[in-house]
Amino acid sequence: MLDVRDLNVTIGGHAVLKRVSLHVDAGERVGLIGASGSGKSMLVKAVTGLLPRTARVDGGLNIGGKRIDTMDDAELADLRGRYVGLVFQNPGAALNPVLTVEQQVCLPLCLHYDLDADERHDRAMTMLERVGLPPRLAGAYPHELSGGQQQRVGIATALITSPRLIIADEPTTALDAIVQRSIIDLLVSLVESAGASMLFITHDFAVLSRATTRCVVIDSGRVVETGGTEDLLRNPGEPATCALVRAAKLLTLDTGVGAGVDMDGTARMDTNRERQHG
Ligand SMILES: Nc1ncnc2c1ncn2[C@@H]1O[C@H](COP(=O)(O)OP(=O)(O)OP(=O)(O)O)[C@@H](O)[C@H]1O
Repeated sequence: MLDVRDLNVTIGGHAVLKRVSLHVDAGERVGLIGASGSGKSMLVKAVTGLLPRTARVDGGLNIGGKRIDTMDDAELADLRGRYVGLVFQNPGAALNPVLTVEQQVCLPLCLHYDLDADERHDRAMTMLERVGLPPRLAGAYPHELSGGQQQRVGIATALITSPRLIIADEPTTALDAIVQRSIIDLLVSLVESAGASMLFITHDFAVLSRATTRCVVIDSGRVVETGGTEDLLRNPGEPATCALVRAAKLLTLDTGVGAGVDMDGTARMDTNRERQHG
């Protein structure tokens, strides 16, 4: 579904991704976790063809068996519109302020499919129902919605074309804890019922454990650890993973979270887990 091999990205002489490899198989939900500035957004931009034109890129980048690095702008736009659904961090900024909810959700259909207005309307209303928005909000503008409702519109817009891969880039960071939970659960259930795959980007292990089964830890542009999400959460190995687990532990006050890491971020001994070091 998504295959990144030995990816190097350099911008203005600064290496922002260094030999990054990760894959997301069909039907899999994988997390990419790292602290601020570790390179998460750069990876999302690389796999969606949105890097600055000055970026130097080498390595393998495949989605659905197709190489991304050789695609022209039209092919990339088509890939993003049909095959990949993108959910962004700040729905208030990601939504177009002058489009109604229905117009917003219909946009990918207008751009990438030849459907008549009735069919687009029917699909949009079905999608709104699936993301838990009442039909009366179809004519509302983004500023008339709560943050959680705005992100539901973002998810509906990302999923309206039935993409095979969802890339969710910190989709709940701007939301409060209770809304975060319902948005994650909604995304997971929609991705599962569609049989799609998901790459979920976050800096928060507590969020990741709800959304994914496997994860990749990135630090200073390098993959430093990969493994089962619950496994890494309980028994982190690398210092960068320990720091992220410790942060989740401090925030959630959940005694089950981060049981394998002391409050100073030191990992406890664990020999039962396979780790891959990058
Ligand atoms: N346009 C750019 N030109 C050059 N360097 C950049 C550019 N955008 C980001 N960077 C650098 O690339 C590195 C990775 O940044 P990136 O935005 O991918 O981090 P991130 O993990 O997504 O952080 P955050 O969680 O804060 O969004 C950082 O060192 C950043 O300064």
